[in-house]
Amino acid sequence: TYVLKPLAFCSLSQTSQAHLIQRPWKLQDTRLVLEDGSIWKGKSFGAVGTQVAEVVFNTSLTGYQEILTDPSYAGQFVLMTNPHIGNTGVNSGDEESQECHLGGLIIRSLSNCVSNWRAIETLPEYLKRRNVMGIYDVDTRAITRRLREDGSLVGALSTDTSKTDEELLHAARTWEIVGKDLISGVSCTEPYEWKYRTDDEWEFSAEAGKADTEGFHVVAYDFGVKHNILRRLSSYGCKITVVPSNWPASEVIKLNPDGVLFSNGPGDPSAVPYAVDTVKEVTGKIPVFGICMGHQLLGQALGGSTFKMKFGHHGGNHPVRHIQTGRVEISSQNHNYAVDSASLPEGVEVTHINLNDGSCAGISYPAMKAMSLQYHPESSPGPHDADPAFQRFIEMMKENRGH
Ligand SMILES: NC(=O)CC[C@H](N)C(=O)O
Repeated sequence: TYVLKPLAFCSLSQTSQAHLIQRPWKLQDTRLVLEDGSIWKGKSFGAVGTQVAEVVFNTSLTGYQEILTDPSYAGQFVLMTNPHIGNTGVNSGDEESQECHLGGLIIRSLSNCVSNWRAIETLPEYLKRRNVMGIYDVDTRAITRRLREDGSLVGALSTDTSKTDEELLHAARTWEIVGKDLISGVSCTEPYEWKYRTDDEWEFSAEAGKADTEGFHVVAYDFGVKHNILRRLSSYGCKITVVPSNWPASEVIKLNPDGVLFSNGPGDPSAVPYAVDTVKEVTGKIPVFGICMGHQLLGQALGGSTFKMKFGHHGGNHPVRHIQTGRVEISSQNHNYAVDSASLPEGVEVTHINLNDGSCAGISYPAMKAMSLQYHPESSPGPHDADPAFQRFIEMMKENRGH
C-alpha cells in the first residue's frame, strides 16, 4: 500500500525551528489597480516596479513569445485568456522584434516547468532580463469579462509596497493612450537591409518556396515592424530595405522600389499625421501594402477615418471574409482601432470584413495599386490562411512592372 510521507516542513513545524520554515510558494506581492477602481492582487514574475498601461485581452492559445515581442503592444498590458502560460519557455526563433515593448503580462497560471525542445530560457527569466513586469494568479476571466463589458481599461501594476492603492488608481486614471505617437518609440533609427527568409524547415507555401530571390525591391516603413512580415516578403523573393517611421517619402521614391510596405505599429493611428502624410505621398506612385497600423494609415491617406473599438481584436482565430470570393480566412489579429468603412471615399473598396463584428478588415484602391489588411497575414497561429496576401502584393508589383 502507498504511504503518504510527511513533507519536510511538516516535521520542522513540530519543533522549535518553525521560524526556519520556507514556504515553497510565494504569497501575493503585486497589485493591478484598474481605472474602474478594482484592485487585483497576485504574484509577481519578471521585472519589479510600477507600470501604467492599457489592459487588453488576447485569446490566443499559443504564441506568447510572438505577442511579447510584437511592438504593436507598446503601452498595453496583455492579459492572456489561456490560463496556462510559460510551459514552452522562450526560444531564439520566435522573436518578432529585438525588444519587448509591451507594458506587462497578466496571466492566470504560470507554468512551473518548461518542456519544449526549442526552449533556451524560462518565461520569468526572460521577462526579468527584458525588464518586463508580469503578474500571475489573478482572475483573468473576471478581468476579461469586465473589459468585454466596459471596454478597455487603463491599469497600474506595482510591486512597490510604499505606493497606496489610491496612488495607483490616480496613476491609472490620469494616463491616456489615445492621441499619443507611440510609433517613434519603437521604430528603427537608421535604414537597414533585411536578408532573412523563413527557414526551409518551417516553409509551408509552395509559391514562397520557389520564389526567385531578390526579384523585387520593397521598402518597408518600420512603424514597429514584426520580423515575420519581413521574413515572408523575403521568402516571396523580395529584397528589403527597412526605413525608420520618419524617413522622408521623397527619399523612398528616389530609390525607385517595386513596392512599399507600411508595417504594423502601436497606438492611435489618428495621432500620427506625419505617417499619414508619408503614406499619402507614396501611394499612387508605387504599389503599396499596409498591414494593421499600415492599413489604418492607408485608410486615412485615402480620405477615411479611424476610431477606437470597445476592446479590439487580439487573438489567433478571428474569421475574416474576402468579400469578392466568399473565402473565409482564420486570422491572427491585434488591434484596438479600426478604419470606419463608411468614411471611405468612392473608389476605395472594402475587400475583407471581420465576421465577428462586421468591421473593416481590408481595403484596396486598384487605381492606385494600394492594398491593406487589418489583420496579420505573416502570423502562423496554426492556419496559414492569410499568407497568400503576400502573393497578391507580388502580383501587384509584377503588374506594375508590366509583366
Ligand atoms: N498591430 C497593429 O499594427 C495595431 C495598430 C494599432 N496600434 C491598433 O491598436 O489598432
